[in-house]
Amino acid sequence: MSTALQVGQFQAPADLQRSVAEGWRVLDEQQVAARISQIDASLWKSDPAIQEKIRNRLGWLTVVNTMREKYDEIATLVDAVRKDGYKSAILLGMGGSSLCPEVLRTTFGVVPGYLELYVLDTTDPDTVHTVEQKIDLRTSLFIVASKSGGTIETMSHYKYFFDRVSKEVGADEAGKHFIAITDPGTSLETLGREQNFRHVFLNPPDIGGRYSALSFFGLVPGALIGLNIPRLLEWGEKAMNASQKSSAQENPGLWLGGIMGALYKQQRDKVTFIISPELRSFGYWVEQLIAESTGKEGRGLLPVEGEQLGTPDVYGNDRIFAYLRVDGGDNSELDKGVQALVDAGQPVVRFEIGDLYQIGAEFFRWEYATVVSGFFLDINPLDEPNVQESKDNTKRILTQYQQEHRLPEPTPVVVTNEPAKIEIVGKENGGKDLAGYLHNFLAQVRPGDYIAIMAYVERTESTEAALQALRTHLRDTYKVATTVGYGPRFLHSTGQLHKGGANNGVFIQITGDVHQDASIPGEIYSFAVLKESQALGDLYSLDNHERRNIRIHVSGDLAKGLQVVDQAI
Ligand SMILES: O=P(O)(O)OC[C@H]1O[C@H](O)[C@H](O)[C@@H](O)[C@@H]1O
Repeated sequence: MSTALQVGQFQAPADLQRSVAEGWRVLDEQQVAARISQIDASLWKSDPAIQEKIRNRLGWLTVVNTMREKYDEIATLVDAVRKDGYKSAILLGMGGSSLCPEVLRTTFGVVPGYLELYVLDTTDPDTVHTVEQKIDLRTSLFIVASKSGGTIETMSHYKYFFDRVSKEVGADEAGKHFIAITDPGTSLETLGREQNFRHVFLNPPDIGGRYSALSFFGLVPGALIGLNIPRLLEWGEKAMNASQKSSAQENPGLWLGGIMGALYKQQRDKVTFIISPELRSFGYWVEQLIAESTGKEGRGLLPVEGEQLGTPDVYGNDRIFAYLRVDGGDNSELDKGVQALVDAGQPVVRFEIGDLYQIGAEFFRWEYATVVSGFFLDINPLDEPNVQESKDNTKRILTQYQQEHRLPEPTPVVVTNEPAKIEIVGKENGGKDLAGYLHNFLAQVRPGDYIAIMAYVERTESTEAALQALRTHLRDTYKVATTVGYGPRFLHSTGQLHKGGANNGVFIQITGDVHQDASIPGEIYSFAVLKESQALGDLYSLDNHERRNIRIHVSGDLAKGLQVVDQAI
């Protein structure tokens, strides 16, 4: 545990090595590390009003220290709920308020005697029911996690489960089953006090969601599943200490940010993650971090996570690869694949992870590298200016629904009934059947583009397998990067880049049937209506930004329908 956090290993052809060396030189010359430590917002923007906002978003640089002091507050809660016989924790939150907890749960599992953790970050009603079926409300603790305190998905989940718990244990007792994590002064803080929540954690307000892993947002759920929080923070501290060094060769985040930024300038704007299975879900979190931080002003780095490693011929010249290699596991296939990429002249950064708790340092490393890359991209990596657009569209659709009691129904351009009912919504392109239409739509894909699959469906094993097969097929056919996001979760992640980044995305929205809807107490709309409003709202946003997009609606068996789509390509 005493060793310092290392920079990684960078392998690339000589010309790219030279670009990166020049990037590191600029970082040195501009004293970027020292200026980050001094919270010098002029690194990113010259407008004083924007600088003020940036200064109020860098609290994560020292949050490790703050959290060490607050550790008792977390430990007290965990002891109390264990003593009271609680068995499950259900995290209600989106984006930066949910992804780190999900990564921690997936990576570490649950220590015996601690609480099982479920992360609910979708408005898909079938998923809400699935989670509800897995838990016993009487021994469940709900974590309402929202920095702003007003996120529609999170508050809808809260309304749903507060009602359920009240019916189960009585309205007076319900508050004991809830805690909140939020900023001071939000409506959620007020609600938590009014409803007698068991506890309200007030997070330092100068930390944005995607930079909040090492704050209450990540640590409270982590502690509930039994993680050794001091050990996680110790790793975070190593990365924080290393970030004080001025030279890229000694400062792991600066080193990495220099590579990402310099290679962006060489048209390598897609950071493709290759991760050992033990740490595989880290991609969920880092995807939001990179996409929301850099995807704006017509620029951006596309994080590509969860894409199957391919042979060199399926990749273009638009990527860099990041290999997170966990020592001790079987990495032989990944090692071989990565070596083939290096041999083919692809740039690869590689990190050795000897201890899974090093994830505490990885959160910091990637946060730091992301803001450094923002310096090269000349953007503000601490805001998310285009996320609001889809939210506004959703709101408009919901208002219309409240007045007319029905949702807009886009007219399909293609309908197929055999062997599955599939409808496509999009612009006429001359294609008359599924295969013809998809062929013409995908004929627009150019080198350097990416294809984003955005699925507003329940995430099940069979759906996941079908989406992955579709994605791999698309990548191998069109030789472009692919992403898969579940809606509305990705709206709080890659959604920013889709609309704010370069116009190099080709978007495929997938929708399916809802099996069992769920009402939201106090609202006229249900979860199914909310989800559909979000899906439509996002399509309108993509249209407004003139992004190439279609919707594919599959009726009936989703996995089977996706196979039919796959075969049509
Ligand atoms: O934590 P909350 O305020 O509920 O926000 C949750 C998420 O919502 C927004 O969409 C932002 O774009 C994300 O960065 C944020 O993490």
